[in-house]
Amino acid sequence: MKPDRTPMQRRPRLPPKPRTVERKVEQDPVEVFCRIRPAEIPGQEECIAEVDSRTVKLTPPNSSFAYRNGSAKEQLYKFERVFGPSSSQKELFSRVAMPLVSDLVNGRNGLLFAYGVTGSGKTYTMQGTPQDGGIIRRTLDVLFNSIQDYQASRFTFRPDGMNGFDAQSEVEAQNDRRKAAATPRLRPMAGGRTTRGRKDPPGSQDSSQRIPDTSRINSVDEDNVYSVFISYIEIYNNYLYDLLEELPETGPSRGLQTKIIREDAQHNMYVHACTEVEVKSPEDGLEVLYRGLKRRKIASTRLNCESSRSHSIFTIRLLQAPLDAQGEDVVTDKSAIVVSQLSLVDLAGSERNLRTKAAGDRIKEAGNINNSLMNLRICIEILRENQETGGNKKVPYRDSKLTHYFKNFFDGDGKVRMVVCVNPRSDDYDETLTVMKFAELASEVQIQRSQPARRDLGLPPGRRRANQLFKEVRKKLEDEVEGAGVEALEVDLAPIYSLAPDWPVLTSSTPGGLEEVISRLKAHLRKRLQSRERLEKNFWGTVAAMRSGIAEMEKENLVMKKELTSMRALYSDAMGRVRSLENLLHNAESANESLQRKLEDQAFLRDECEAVKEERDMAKVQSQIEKQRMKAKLRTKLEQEKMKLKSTLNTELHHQKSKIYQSQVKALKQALFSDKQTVPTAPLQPSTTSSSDTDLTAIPDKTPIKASTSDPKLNMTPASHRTPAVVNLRHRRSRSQGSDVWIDHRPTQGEVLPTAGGGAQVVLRDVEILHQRDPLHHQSTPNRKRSSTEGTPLQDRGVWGSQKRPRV
Ligand SMILES: Nc1ncnc2c1ncn2[C@@H]1O[C@H](COP(=O)(O)OP(=O)(O)OP(=O)(O)O)[C@@H](O)[C@H]1O
Repeated sequence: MKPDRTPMQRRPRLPPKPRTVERKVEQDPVEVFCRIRPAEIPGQEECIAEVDSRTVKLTPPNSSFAYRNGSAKEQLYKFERVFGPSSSQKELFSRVAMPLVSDLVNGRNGLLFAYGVTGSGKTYTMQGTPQDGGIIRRTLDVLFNSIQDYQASRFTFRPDGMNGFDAQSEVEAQNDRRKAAATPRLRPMAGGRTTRGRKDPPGSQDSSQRIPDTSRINSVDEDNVYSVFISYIEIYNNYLYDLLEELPETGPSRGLQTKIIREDAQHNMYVHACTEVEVKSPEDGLEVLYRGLKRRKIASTRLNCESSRSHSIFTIRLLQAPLDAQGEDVVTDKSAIVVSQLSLVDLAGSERNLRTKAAGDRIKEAGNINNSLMNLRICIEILRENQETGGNKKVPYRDSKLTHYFKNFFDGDGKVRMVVCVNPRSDDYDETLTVMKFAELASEVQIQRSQPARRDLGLPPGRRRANQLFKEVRKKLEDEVEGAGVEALEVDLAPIYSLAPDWPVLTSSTPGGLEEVISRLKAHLRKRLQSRERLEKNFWGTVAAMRSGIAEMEKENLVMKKELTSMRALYSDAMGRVRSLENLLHNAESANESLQRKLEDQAFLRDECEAVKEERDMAKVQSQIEKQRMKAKLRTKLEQEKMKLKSTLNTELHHQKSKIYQSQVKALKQALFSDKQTVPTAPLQPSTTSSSDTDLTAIPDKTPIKASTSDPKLNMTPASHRTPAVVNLRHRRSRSQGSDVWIDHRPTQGEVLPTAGGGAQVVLRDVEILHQRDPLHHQSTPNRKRSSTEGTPLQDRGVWGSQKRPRV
């Protein structure tokens, strides 16, 4: 059976490429503002004065270092704007931060630092009080005032964990909301590290005293939806902490974990795994701020009872995505989302340990604070130098967390502003001078500004409003006309034409009389005529555009038709090829199948052969074992037979010998008793000795044989009393046992016998020669030497053999 084939997919027509707005590179200087805080003690000696709205004058006091080393002179410093001691929070916000909020709403990034000596009013400027909010509070107010009516529902946007966001449909967002409501809340307020003894930030308990900022940004795109996400980070001793990190409700608190900076796909720096809280109102935002503030590291120093010991970064990220063509749902295409951010940074104050009388942790903190501020200064300096000289010196952003995190801003990804806070008291002069120099330096740095990359999706403007109007009308119809069948009505976003407002109601009693009526009617009519002309023009313009559009479409249609015909031809061609390929495939598959079968058969045969071979090998081994066993058995049997034969022979030999011995003894006795003078010529006795391998037993008769009673040398002892002579070629003589008679040995070769092992055995005969003296003739010469020819051999004494065996 042929496999099912997926029908050829029709290529959908590609949507027209989105027209992206050209990115225009602009340059902005780092805008530096100065804020002089009011004197702490009225009438105190001051070293700084506001000359005009852009200039301050620094006068070295007598106590200053510069005064003492003779370099003291009055100096003027220029700023974008100087805010004197009497300037309000609102004033500062409107001039400094409002443009950044506007940029934020328009999709641009912004960074605002508060920089200055400890106790100079940075935190005050950034946060302010509930009654007189600082930059953060007012930013939240203005932002929500501006986007309030266009907010996306919660969970429409979700952080993707890599510094980006995903947009989801209303149904998905609803599901997430339900899940979030069912999830038990973690411990957001408690912080393991710094909350002990920390009092609640002002306004966190009682929001009734809060005076919100009522300003708003008017350039909000009504056809977008917006969402606000907040993160709050602290850089303490050059470590990053997430002040909004949620800690487990139960169990021991492990405190805040240090975070790391990462780079996203667009090379933007971000804090990895940092909490971003979605907020829907300024109150939500403030709650998040308070939550972070409770964890922020502060301490009481000699110069500030609530001195910030860390740099804090409050970041607002605004997400905007367009509504679809119906003005109803958000476009969930990730690339249509525009993310802009505004980071509000309250830097820790630079300070000298000598003045603050710091000790222990405070010294370490101060060291880290000063180091990171110094690195910020170095980076700014190198940036300026590069810009001035056109050089490319490496900017050491990575040397501190602060500059590393804001690298993108300095590299040209948003506007950078700085508020330099100064305390006019003369004690601060030396440090204020350093701050002023840094401010001057920073204001000379130019930062490239990029435009937000918005995608033009070609959607009609005003669709949200139209959708709202449509819904209102439909509701009205539903309420007023029964059975109007409005459910099926769909919003039509075609433009609504109108000649002018309704005719004015004019009567003859109108003040001014008939002339006035006529002139007003004329004016209205003129307006209508103008409108008509405009509409007509518009209409004909539209008609012309439509016609040219239709003509274009016709052309396109023709081209498409041609393309379709050629595509059809290509398609049928391709189908033909597909069919032939299918045939080939089918053939190949059947060939493959038969080969497979053959292969299986062969494999089966091979297995069988292997089994047979195995059996044979087994049998062979078995027979070999059997053979060896038989061999061993036969050898044993042979040995047994040999032994048996030997013992039989021995017995027989013994029997024969005793017989001979008996008869000889008998004959000898007879001879002795019959004739005492007769010397026996026959051998006196049979040899009772034997070679060691014949193992002949001794003759049991132990009666000594006496050749002559008078000559003891003639006395003969039975062979059994002698040790069997060893056939040893080295010993040619041996002494006869029990007598003083020497016997000579002469080995001679005997027979060659076949051995049981298949070899041959040479039998050597040992001839013993006994020399005797005639006792009658030799009595006078007892010491005469024996000659080799004397005497006769008594008998063969034994055999010595060698055996050759073939190797197995
Ligand atoms: N412009 C101002 N108007 C009124 N009070 C101010 C102003 N600036 C600062 N203060 C007050 O001065 C005190 C110290 O200010 P603040 O804590 O803001 O200083 P800081 O620069 O943040 O110090 P540190 O660097 O040590 O944190 C606070 O009590 C604050 O209310």
